[in-house]
Amino acid sequence: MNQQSVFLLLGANLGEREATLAKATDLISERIAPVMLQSHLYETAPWGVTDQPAFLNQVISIETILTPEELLSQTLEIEKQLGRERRLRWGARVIDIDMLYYSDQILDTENLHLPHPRLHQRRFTLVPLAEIAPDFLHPVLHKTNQELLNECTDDSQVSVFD
Ligand SMILES: Nc1ncnc2c1ncn2[C@@H]1O[C@H](COP(=O)(O)OP(=O)(O)OP(=O)(O)O)[C@@H](O)[C@H]1O
Ligand SMILES: Nc1nc2c(c(=O)[nH]1)N=C(CO)CN2
Repeated sequence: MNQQSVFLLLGANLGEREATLAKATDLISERIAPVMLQSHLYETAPWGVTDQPAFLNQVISIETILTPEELLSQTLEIEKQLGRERRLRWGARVIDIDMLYYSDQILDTENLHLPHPRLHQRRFTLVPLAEIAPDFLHPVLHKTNQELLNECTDDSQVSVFD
């Protein structure tokens, strides 16, 4: 199987957020594939459930020969190792790794939806995604990440973290 470009969103809003994201990136490059592109870290207001601490978010890209399911099981394992416990929908977490795109594949299984079904509704996702891949085309919406960001009505706060 050929190498496929995959975009992953990392998020953390509990504990040592910056150190956890760095560890997640290290584990991904050791166990899955080298990280090709990496956005800035962004501090982002909580989306969905707003009564929780601010997140740090980052988008990275890798080139992998793993299938989407194999990749998901690796990222879930890394989440577990980094101490993720609760699985409340949209709730606070030490680490979250979401698969945004797996090349131009469209997939709807019980465990995996590709592209990530809410990516175009979320400024905390689109800002870092458009930073590293502005021209990448969403295979369902047929718009680039930059176009999706320009059209996104989410007005929650997203700022570069340094
Ligand atoms: N594209 C995807 N990337 C990661 N997990 C996915 C994806 N599509 C479906 N899932 C499933 O979602 C589960 C994770 O759900 P979780 O509770 O973390 O959702 P969430 O991150 O709170 O919400 P959201 O999906 O809106 O970001 C995973 O165990 C996985 O089976
Ligand atoms: N800002 C921000 N808000 C969120 C995030 C996230 O990563 N960043 N993840 C969520 C669960 O998917 C719910 N809300």
